[in-house]
Amino acid sequence: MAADRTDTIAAIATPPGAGGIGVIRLSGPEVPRIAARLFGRDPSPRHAHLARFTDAAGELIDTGLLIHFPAPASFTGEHVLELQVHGSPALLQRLLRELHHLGARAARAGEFSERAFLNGKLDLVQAEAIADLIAAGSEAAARAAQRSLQGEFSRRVHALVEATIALRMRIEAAMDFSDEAIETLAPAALNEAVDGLVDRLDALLAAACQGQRLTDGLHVVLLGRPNAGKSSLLNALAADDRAIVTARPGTTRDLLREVVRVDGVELTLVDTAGLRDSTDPIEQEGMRRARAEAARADLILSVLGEDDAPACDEVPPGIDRMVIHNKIDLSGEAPRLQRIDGIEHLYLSARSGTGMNLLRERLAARLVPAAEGGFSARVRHVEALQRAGRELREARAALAHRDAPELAAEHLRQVQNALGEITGAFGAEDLLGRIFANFCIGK
Ligand SMILES: Nc1nc2c(c(=O)[nH]1)N(C=O)[C@@H](CNc1ccc(C(=O)N[C@@H](CCC(=O)O)C(=O)O)cc1)CN2
Ligand SMILES: Nc1nc2c(ncn2[C@@H]2O[C@H](COP(=O)(O)OP(=O)(O)OP(=O)(O)O)[C@@H](O)[C@H]2O)c(=O)[nH]1
Ligand SMILES: [Mg+2]
Repeated sequence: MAADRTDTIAAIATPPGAGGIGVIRLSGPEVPRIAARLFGRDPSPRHAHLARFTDAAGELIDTGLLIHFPAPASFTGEHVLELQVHGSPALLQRLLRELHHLGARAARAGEFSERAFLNGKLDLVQAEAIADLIAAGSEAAARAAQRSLQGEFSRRVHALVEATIALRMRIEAAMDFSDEAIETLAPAALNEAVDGLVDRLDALLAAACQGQRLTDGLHVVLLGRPNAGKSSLLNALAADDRAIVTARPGTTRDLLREVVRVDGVELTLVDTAGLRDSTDPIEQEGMRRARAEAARADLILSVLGEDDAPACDEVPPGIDRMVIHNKIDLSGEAPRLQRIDGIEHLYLSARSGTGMNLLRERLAARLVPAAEGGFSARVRHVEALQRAGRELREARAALAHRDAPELAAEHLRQVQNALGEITGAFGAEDLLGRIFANFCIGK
């Protein structure tokens, strides 16, 4: 991978399709030569020049702007060239072909960001934040990605790495006085320091989980008895007639996923088959899928019809839930929110729409408080933080036994490695390959 960095890469940076302007970006050592060929002389650094782009035969392809960002003061840290022309896909392809003749090769997905990372312009979290910013499905997600891009998340990871190193140094210093190790460790102060670190790591993990949900969208599963009104609720939230609704219990069999945006946050809503005793194999399979989906939900909406009893037993433990008392139009009750044992109960009608705004507000509230000052994160980050947390607890246990300071130090080294993987300070090349391959071309 690193060997490729002597190549000069080129790609269309603007989205596919026609647009007012289309941008082609190049990066690599051949850029000064290519720029001089295109422009007829050396362009001034970081200056927008009007240029005539012609093919090998001298025929005009387009008149556009050319900007050279000399290395290392560029997005990638290499020589970068931007060509801004009319946004015609055919024209852009023709210009790109010309650039290939001049010695640039087609960039792979994420290769510009990858080079920016390899040249130390960005860490891995920031590079991923660029992709998340581009893909953000809501303003809240875009804000969170921007905060990660600005280094909010990375700074907190670094602070934990520093604290872990400091702790390890104290333990290792004590170990050097091998015989007196146990005395020198001053257990009370050390345990306090480890406890403090555990708290900080847990806080960062919680923030990263929120960030990951905001990035990926909250995964919300509708669960309940047949006829409770799950499909009606999905249709009401999607403001679209997506799911089949009938008066016959057992209408929904398959899972139906719908991405809906509620107050600026994105949710993936999943409608499921109603749960009941049934011998119908199709319905049984539907219920199996419903339960499997519920087991990996961020939030379950337990939907109750007119006289359904709350089916708490159907909700997998450890998963957030909200209880929806549907069909209040039949009983004439007022729409309202009630907290019972810390669980939100909402009274509404999917059919008439009363109380639906309250539901939207409560759904958005699940994400928005964390979004204030929150940052974007990915499953990869959450997993690394969880691993760091496990190693840190192992270190604490080793210290508690007071007979294994070198074991504690080793666990702390693993904490450091797990944290280092997040920002890319520590890690394998195949990890990089996997991360950048999911970017779009031109980024
Ligand atoms: N036309 C265009 N717009 C764009 C980009 C781009 O590449 N081209 N970007 C691409 O993602 C983003 C802007 N990101 C950029 C980040 C750094 C540098 C840059 O030249 N950095 C130098 C100089 C810094 C300075 O002068 O303050 C450096 O880091 O050394 C340029 C763009 C969004 N808009
Ligand atoms: N009066 C009233 N009827 C509703 C309301 N919501 C749903 N219904 C009716 O209840 C029946 C069942 O609604 P569905 O949305 O299909 O229920 P479901 O939970 O998806 O049912 P299954 O797919 O069978 O599990 C339909 O006749 C709906 O019109 C409501 O708020 N008020
Ligand atoms: Mg249904």
